[in-house]
Amino acid sequence: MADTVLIEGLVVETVVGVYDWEREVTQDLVIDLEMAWDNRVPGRTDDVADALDYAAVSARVETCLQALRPQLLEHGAEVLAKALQDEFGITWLRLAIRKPGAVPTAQAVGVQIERGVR
Ligand SMILES: Nc1nc2c(c(=O)[nH]1)N=C([C@H](O)[C@@H](O)CO)CN2
Repeated sequence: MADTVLIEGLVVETVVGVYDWEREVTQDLVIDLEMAWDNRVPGRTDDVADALDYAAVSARVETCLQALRPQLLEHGAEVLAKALQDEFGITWLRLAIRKPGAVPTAQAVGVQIERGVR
């Protein structure tokens, strides 16, 4: 199954980072998600109950990262991927978390993981 549902450029403001000063402020993270889903069913029924609801997933991404307040992007990615797979029944996903401004000479830095079987 090659179908996916996409979320690109989702901005989440949270406490994140390894340095002391970073625990005192919020910073923006930018999330990209590609999630396997059989879109033939909602394509036929036109019913959001059959779809992977990108609005619901986006809301969960925000609550997860705001509650977690990770030090490392790697930890944020791992915990978020597991929560989304468990709660939405997503068999495979590719998740990127970027931290714009963390390295001033780079547009963004970040991590990308893939979890599950397509
Ligand atoms: N691989 C990683 N390297 C670094 C991270 C990270 O989350 N993963 N974080 C930092 C600091 O928090 C940095 O972003 C502050 O500017 C450094 N390296």
